[in-house]
Amino acid sequence: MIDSISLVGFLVLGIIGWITYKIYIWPNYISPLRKIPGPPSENPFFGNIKTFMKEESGEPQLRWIKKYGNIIKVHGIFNEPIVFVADPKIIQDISVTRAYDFIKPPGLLADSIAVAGRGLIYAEGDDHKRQRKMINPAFTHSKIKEMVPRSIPIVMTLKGLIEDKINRGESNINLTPYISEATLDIIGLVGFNCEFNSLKSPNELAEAYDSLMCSPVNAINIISNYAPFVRKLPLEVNKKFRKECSIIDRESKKLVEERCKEAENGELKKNDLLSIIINTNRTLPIEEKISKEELKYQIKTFLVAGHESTSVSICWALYYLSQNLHEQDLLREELVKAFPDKSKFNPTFDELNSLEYLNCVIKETLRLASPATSARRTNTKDEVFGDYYIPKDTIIMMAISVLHRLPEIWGSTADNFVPKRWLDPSLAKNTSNLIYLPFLNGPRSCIGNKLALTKIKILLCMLIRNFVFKPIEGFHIRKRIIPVTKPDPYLGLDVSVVES
Ligand code: HEM
Repeated sequence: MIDSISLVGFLVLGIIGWITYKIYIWPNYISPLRKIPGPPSENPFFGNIKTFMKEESGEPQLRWIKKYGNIIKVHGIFNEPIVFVADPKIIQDISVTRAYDFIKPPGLLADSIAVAGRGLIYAEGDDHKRQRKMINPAFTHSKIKEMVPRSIPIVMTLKGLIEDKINRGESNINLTPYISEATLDIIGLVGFNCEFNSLKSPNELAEAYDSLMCSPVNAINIISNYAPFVRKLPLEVNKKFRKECSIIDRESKKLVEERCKEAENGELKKNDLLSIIINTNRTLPIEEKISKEELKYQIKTFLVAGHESTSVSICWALYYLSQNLHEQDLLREELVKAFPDKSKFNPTFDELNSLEYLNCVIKETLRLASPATSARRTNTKDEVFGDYYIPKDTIIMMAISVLHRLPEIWGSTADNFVPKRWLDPSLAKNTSNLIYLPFLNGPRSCIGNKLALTKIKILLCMLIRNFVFKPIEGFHIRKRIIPVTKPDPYLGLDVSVVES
């Protein structure tokens, strides 16, 4: 008879054996991925994660790909092998040719789905195709064009707030909250016909997003994706996370209810993303319609995807322009020519798109500080990448930020901010949408890219036309993933008014 002490002993030994197998024997001696070169694991429980957390966003993978080649393996939590790919042909296969064979890793999405729901960004297969087809009409050229004049009052509110600060004698300004609130207010208006007014007064939704997006990634963020029960533990960080998610859920549900009621009463306005989607939905056969729950997820998706990535892109553009004052002057010259009287700033969509240097500055910013450093996928079938066998269910990262920095593509100035490179016709020949991927490519590329670029252009245009941005002496800004690549601790710049 085995007594209970021996039973516990067997159990403990079994658990130790299983953990040893999982974090040591399997990745080092059994997994076919062991043949892929890459940095050695630094820790059996955290793999190479600490290096990712410690260094500037995108730097470790760039260094390793330069050292080991364009297909590498790094170690994640519990030493799980993760494959990084910087081979344009393989990336094309994953993102374009066979996009539906590579899904977003279900095991790594628990927190993201809690925030954004299963809207377009996390739908898969036929569900994704159905949602994308019906959401596409909301993002056409003509719809985005109409959104420009509607955004101007928000842009002018932001201008007034910065001027007030300067008039009060404060020239060292933390611009992160202002830009984040302005982009949230714009997406509220053009997305849902809703005035969040977060620039003017404290707003629960803006605070919830701010807290979710600005808190540095912590151990619970990482572990909960592998062990979802961790989110259920009675910890302060979990209570806060749940509260913020429930605010976003409640507000999104309220918006859907309001707009659906307006649609039933024939009072629906037709100029915001949600109304366009509701109107399209009403025309579809029952099997293609999206439910109210899915509509709510789209709002949450647009709020997360449409707000934070745009706001950080503007922050990085200002950062690079403050570090490269000559480029800032060149851009301002273009803007002064286009808008000689700054008190009558009211650009149209076509005027914004005709600004060549502004376009170069934005392209260069998205090259050097792509909000998404990589796009995660997992293969639903066994694959072969180059010489390596990739078994089904491997975590694969398309290394966007690495492709944007490889000297063999971008030359000796790959690491520098050089907007005028985009005026060089030979660049257009050498680069393609396989190596410059801030919005990814293929059926899962960013549906909001035109809207994003328009928002960035309006805000940047107003900011550079009206203000001069310089670095604050002794204040250092780093690139950190929190969870998109953000200026850390914040975008603090010395700001003064453009006199003429
Ligand atoms: C500079 C700003 C932006 C950048 C750099 C950006 C980048 C991206 C990237 C790289 C993806 C692909 C993610 C993946 O598949 O792993 C994506 C998807 C997506 N983005 Fe954006 N985005 C931006 C702004 C926006 C805006 C303004 C919206 C909408 C209001 C938006 C909505 C979406 C949606 C819905 C998806 C999922 C598309 C799908 O799976 O079919 N994004 N974005």
